[in-house]
Amino acid sequence: MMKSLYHSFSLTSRHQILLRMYSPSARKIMSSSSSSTHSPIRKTQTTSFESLNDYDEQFPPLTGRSKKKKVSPTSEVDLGSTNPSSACKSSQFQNWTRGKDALSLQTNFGCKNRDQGTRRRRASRFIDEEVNGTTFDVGAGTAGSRTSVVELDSTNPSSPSKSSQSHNLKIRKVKNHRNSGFKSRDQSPKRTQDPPFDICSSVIERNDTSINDRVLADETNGENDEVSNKHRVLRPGMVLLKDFLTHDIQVDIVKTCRELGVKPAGFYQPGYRVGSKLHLQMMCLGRNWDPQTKYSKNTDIDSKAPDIPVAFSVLVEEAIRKAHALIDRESGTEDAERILPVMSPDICIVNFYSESGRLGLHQDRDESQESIGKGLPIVSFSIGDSAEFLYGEKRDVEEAEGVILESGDVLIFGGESRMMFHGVKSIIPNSAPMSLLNESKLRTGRLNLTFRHF
Ligand SMILES: O=C(O)CCC(=O)C(=O)O
Ligand SMILES: [Fe+2]
Repeated sequence: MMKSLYHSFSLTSRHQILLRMYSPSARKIMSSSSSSTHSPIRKTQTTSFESLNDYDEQFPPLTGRSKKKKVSPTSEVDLGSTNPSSACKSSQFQNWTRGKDALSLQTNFGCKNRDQGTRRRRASRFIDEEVNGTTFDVGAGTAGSRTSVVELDSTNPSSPSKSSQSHNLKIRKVKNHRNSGFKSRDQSPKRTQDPPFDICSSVIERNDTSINDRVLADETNGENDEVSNKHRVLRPGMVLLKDFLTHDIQVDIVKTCRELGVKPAGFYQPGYRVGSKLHLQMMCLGRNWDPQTKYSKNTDIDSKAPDIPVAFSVLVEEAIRKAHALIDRESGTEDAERILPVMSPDICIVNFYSESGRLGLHQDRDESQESIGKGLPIVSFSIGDSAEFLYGEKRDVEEAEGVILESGDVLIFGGESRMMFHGVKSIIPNSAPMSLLNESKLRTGRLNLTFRHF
């Protein structure tokens, strides 16, 4: 899907002060990041666990209310400026992270406190993330076993909470492991989570009407010919279709993703061999992708991703047609396909963000050169809680534009916007339509599907 910049993101001064306080080794990162420029594409660096990975978020977690940033359409959203004095209450954690190993420990494993949705958790997460700028939360997770790396991190809210005693034991284990200089040939971060993450909170029945029926019915009922005034061209090649996915279709998408997602090839928390994990759960359709191996691990029959459901592809093509109608209407020409090429998806990356989920600014640039060269669009469906989505020319949060993606929205970016930096700064709690949650049983959080053509 995407590679992005490793060292070229900018640390805020607050990040830098905290980094300096907590880890001598962090200074290396600070100096390299402050001297770097925002050139569009840089070589990836994966050898050092001190380096920052693709998708590491540049955003402080959402706790404070001091800084506002313009977002469109009209809503103003807190961009998560935080109060350091409200930071981590866990002395246990601080003891473990104040030492000189702090940064390496944190980048090597993460624990997440899964008492969802509480202010306390958000406050305690502040220092954790400020320390290394990547990912680290205190709390319990599922101890992974399929790979040789001891995995303590899980964004699986269903993971049971463990006592602080057991955190300590696990942390020691990882510390020893790291200090032993152990190196495994297979440190694939994939599938350390067993069983797969369930995006729904209880088992759901499928309706009589399948998503195929609904999509076809919508296609033939004529209402798709109109271009809603809510839809917007955000930049050349970038279109936001508000409310494009009806309630029923959203429910069906959730159910379909849930069914696929609890199977062995389903949702897991992706990450790097050495380093941080993404703050989301992910499943691939059509073709596998992960942040470490990109699209390269697709030969193994066991790891074959499920096919993209036909109804999903129909929706994508319909969304692009709608975007064309909007572009033509706004430009007064019939040039839309040149500005936003048509695309038939063969990959879908499904992300589930819990309330604390996020995704750093990145480019989607692991698809083929041909696909990227033609500007074949990324088509993104949002379902569940709203997201504060940032986008811009550079991997720079300060300069990025923001837009709120709500349940049912479809965002398309192709043509000259194809290589735009983008990311999810935060999930807006309790913003999902209640009817969707009731009917689909989707967990608190946001489901996102990004369709691409390899
Ligand atoms: O969740 C989103 O809106 C964006 C996801 C994304 O950028 C990706 O999966 O590459
Ligand atoms: Fe992306």
